[in-house]
Amino acid sequence: MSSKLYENGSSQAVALADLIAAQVQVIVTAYSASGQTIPSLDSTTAGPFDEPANTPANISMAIQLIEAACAQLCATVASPGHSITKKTYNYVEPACMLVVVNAKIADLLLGKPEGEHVEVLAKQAELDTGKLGRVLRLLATNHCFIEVKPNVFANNRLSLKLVSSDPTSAMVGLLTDEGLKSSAYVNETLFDPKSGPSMLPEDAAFKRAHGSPIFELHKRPEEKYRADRFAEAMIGWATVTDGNDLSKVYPWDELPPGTTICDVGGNTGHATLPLIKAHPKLQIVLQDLPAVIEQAKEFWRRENPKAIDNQNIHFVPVDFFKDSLTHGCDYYYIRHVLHNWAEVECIMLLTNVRKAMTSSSTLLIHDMVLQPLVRNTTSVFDQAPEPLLPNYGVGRVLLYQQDINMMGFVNSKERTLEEFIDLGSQAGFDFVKIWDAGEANSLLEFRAL
Ligand SMILES: C[S@@+](CC[C@H](N)C(=O)[O-])C[C@H]1O[C@@H](n2cnc3c(N)ncnc32)[C@H](O)[C@@H]1O
Repeated sequence: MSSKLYENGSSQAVALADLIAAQVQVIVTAYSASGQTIPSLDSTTAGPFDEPANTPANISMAIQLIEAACAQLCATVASPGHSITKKTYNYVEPACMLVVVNAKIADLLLGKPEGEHVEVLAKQAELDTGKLGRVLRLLATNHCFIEVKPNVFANNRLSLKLVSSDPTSAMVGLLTDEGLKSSAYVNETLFDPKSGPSMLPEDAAFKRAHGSPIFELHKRPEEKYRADRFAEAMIGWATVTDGNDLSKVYPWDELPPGTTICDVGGNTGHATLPLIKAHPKLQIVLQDLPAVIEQAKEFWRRENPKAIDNQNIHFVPVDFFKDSLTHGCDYYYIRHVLHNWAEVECIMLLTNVRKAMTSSSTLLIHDMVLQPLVRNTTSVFDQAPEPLLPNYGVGRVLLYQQDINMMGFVNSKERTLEEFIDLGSQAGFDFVKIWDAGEANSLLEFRAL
């Protein structure tokens, strides 16, 4: 619905353009204050604020406002048919990204600022020259890679994220391969009378696309690369969405030495690793399935062997539905796990956590929390200024994209605050507080009832 403050599209468009100009100035000023300028898109050297974890809050906010306002301005001024057609064609970009990730084009262009002819790239990647050129041109038109001379391509700021040593490229691989294919079957899955209303992972679109549910597929020896890519993709996702910022989100400094945090379904423990680096007096108990715990040991040996030597990290394999979790930890931390499961399993898992807790333990759920699209004067969420949508629209669209992605992968979902509070209360928890944890995350604090 149109804002009452802005009566028509013209006043909205002008307000959006003003907002964009003002927020660009915020970013320029923040860079100047650190003696820098915004890196040009063609640059291949890291900028000071490339990692969300290092980005000042005012820059993150300005970026969200600019993204929201640019998208809303384009949708306001362009013809509806044009906007809808562009949205419809969005699928071709991830299809092209998967080709360049699998062909390791960004790796082939490393150290070549002058670029490389597409013929050379195609030969190295064993692809057809003409088709690879068209793929790269589509991506370069969307600011990933640059065409420095006709048919000569080079890396830029965005394509460097596709280099295979950057865990972001594993995330891109996972989403543009398993994610894109699953999404293509969401329509058939929703209209099918059996799978449409089902919340079972085996009824998800993923199975129609790949023949079996995701974790069954990943267990097959010949598909090991998918399991490895998934673990790496979790790290990539955490890096790009500020998930590693846990150390700054909660007042860990105020806790006594030896405070124990059980990272439930923590995968390799990549979310709690920076926490221990920042607060070495804390103790982590990492719990995940046995095979994952073995991967986690390797990860910590590589990334923080001191934490193993100092016994800051304990590796405890578990099936969190069947086994008891480590008893009596001060905190139970569950990050990006509940979004994999339907209500029944979430309540089963949370009830298991509740049983392991003492009366002084705290539950922290670190997850995406969907924000309402309707403006509300009593909202606990920070709402974007008018004429933007209160949930920051495209500035925070990642939350809603991830919600549909979870539907496609495992028939699960991202949740609203009310849904999390309801899950908690069904498992014996009282909601205490929501902590802002970055662009796409919130930290929800609960205590046992
Ligand atoms: C989406 S990942 C989240 C990992 C990590 N917390 C993060 O934030 O990146 C879900 C995790 O739950 C683990 N998991 C799934 N089923 C499990 C079970 N039955 N018992 C223990 N862990 C399980 C998976 O191995 C995986 O590491």
